[in-house]
Amino acid sequence: VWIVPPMSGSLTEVFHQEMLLYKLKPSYEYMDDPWKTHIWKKDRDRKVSADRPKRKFGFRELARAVKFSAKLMGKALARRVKCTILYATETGKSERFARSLCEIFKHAFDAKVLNMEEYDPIYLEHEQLLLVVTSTFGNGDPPENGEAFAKSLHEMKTPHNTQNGEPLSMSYFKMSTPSESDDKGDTSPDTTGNLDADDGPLANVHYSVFGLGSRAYPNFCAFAHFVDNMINSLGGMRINKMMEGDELCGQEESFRQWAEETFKTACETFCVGDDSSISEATSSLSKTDFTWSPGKFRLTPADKEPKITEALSKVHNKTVLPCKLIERTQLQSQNSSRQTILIKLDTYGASELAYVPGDHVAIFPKNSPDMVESILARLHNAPPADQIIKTEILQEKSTPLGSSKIWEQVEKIPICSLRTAFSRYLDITTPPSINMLKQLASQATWESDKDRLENLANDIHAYEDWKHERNPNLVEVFEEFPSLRVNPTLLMTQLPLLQQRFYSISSSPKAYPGEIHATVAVVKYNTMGGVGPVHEGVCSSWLNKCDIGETIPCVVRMAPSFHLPDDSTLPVVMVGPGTGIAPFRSFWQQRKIEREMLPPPTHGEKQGWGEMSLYFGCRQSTVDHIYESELNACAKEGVLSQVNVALSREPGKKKEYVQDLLKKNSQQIFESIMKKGGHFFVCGDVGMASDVTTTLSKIIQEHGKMTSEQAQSYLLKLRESNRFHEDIFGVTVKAEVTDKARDQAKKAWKYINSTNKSTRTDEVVTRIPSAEILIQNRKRRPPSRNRSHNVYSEGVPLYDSSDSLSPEH
Ligand SMILES: Cc1cc2nc3c(=O)[nH]c(=O)nc-3n(C[C@H](O)[C@H](O)[C@H](O)COP(=O)(O)O)c2cc1C
Repeated sequence: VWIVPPMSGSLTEVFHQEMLLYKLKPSYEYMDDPWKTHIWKKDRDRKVSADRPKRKFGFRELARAVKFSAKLMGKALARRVKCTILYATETGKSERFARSLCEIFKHAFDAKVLNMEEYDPIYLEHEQLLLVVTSTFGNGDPPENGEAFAKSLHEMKTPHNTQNGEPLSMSYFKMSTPSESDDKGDTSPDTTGNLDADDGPLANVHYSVFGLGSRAYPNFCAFAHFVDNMINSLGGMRINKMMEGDELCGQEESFRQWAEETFKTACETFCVGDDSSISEATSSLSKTDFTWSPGKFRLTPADKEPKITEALSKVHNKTVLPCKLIERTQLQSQNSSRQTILIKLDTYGASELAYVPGDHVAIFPKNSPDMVESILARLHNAPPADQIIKTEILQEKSTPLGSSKIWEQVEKIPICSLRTAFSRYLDITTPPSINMLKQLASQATWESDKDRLENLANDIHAYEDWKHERNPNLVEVFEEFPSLRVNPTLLMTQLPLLQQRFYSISSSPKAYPGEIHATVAVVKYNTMGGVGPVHEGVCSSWLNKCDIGETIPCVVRMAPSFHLPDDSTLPVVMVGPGTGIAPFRSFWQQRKIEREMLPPPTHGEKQGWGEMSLYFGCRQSTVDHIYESELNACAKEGVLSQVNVALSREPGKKKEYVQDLLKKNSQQIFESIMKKGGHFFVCGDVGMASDVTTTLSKIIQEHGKMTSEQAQSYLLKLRESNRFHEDIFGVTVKAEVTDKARDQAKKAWKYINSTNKSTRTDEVVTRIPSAEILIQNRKRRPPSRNRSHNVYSEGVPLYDSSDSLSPEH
């Protein structure tokens, strides 16, 4: 090639550069559009003369080609292996995980996600690939929407052992769940499956289970283990070992790991997908459809917003009804450093809010207005805070004729103002997730803020430590990173939903028709082991401050395993320190009104009302002995045969806890429960419940002349026959226990990571004891103020009321 200056070629110097053109073969070439050049079979034999004009393709031909390829695609998709993903959740995390899992599996399978409640177990036998993602609640129980599925599995396993429509004892979850993973320390994927797979109704089902839970609970991931064991014993073939995700440490990371492994093994098992599709699929874990990016979401003005209860019903997929706050009473003395309130709600006679003593009420709270204001102040390019808006997503819709982009409403957030969204629908108090931090990094204008946010988001250990130490809410994150100015659509679409808080109902429907009472401890604590900023419980502080007459959105949740026995001649022992007394108020009110209205019961040879004895615990008789006058009146009338109060900080008296009183009255308890076939109820935090169970086991050993193993199996039988009832609150144990549990969780998680990824860790890993052992082994420290607090978690401390339940009464 000669390069000649453009002007005066003869006067100026001439430059030239030789160039060579190589054409390397084989090579990829652009192809002519096939619909323009393709010759249909029938035309092939015809001689196409060179001078014949090129055939033009009209709409008919194009449509034919599109139809043909759509049919081919349809056939290919129909041949895909079906994959059913079932989830059960209480606060929504398992559902989120299940949906991300579906995004991965869609790359090679015909995957769909279903809530366990919507799934008909009749189809189980016909599943090819079944994946289960579930949390555990209560004390080793399934989430509410997993209960029916659990029963179906149990019935499949032991068809003759169901109790004619009677609720089955939930204890079988615990019994069938020897937390194997803790014992073996073996975390490698189990692809061996079930060796007895040939016999069993689920012999053709390949499956794997992921459990969400918290190591701070004795029955860690018990329900997930139950599902895993049940499917396995019904013949199911495990394609990957069940994995646990601990909310105290690395839950998301564990899920990612399990999801990747499970996808790989599933592809191998069914001979689908290749390496590139596997890596493409797993990378979709971090960018699901609803991940935020600028321009993907928008806020548009809207006319009318739905009522809060209607919107909440839609968002949470349950019927949320309005109640009215009619009364609030402070139950502790004015000198107390803590507050417990009794709230009375008017249900407007709604039949959906009918309940039985022992049931729970779920309250949908409102965030603190000050926090909402601070968040609104940090939004960038936001519409006015009170303007009604609709949140929309730009969705790519593919049709047989191609794809097009349209704006669709994001169903997660109802039409409302930004202020309402942050007050009523979005969770602004739970520490942001790793993904959220990544996205927030893009909104920081200072490099230093951006770098730190990215570092936190990329270093899982630094993130976990930061989250655990500060438990930061969104406002504190904004304070820590002052340059953050956030696009409102990022928060609207990425923040988790504000969840309901459950309280044990404290009234009898017979004594107070049309009313629901709840006993609520007002949660307030300092983060960072007592030296950080004050955090308040969302629901309890709202209930403590809102006006009388305010609408409180509610749902009643049945707790069939915590109901009084049908046979009222049987003795009942109730143990409930602090706000653990809540459900027992509904019991004594019910008994009082029944005694007034009904003749004394008879059951076989037994006659008369069974004894009801209460074990209550608090700090000081003059400070936090809640419901004292009501209890005294009931004792006087004979409604309660005994009221035993343990005082842990009474001046001039030895510390006493409910367990000590149980020991003192051990002979009597043995008579009531073992001899007379009575029922034992415990309500309170997990640490106390665990101590009480140990005490009861010792009483059985001592008075029943049994070995420790015999006493344990007797306790199991009590649970089985629905005579040992527990209503366990969210983790509220002292910081020391939570810290210990978390340290163990951290070790477990590091260990799992190290074995799976074959990386060396310098940390000496000890075998992980279960939380129960941790709790049993803990040494009581001298009481320290402000140290008890709710569990740190990405999830919510569901029971706001738990603060006062620490064993430090
Ligand atoms: C009241 C309450 C009880 C709980 N009980 C248990 C339990 O017994 N075992 C366990 O492993 N986790 C327990 N957890 C922890 C939850 O399983 C954990 O928060 C999980 O991440 C929630 O997932 P979800 O949003 O899908 O329901 C409990 C949490 C709360 C608030």
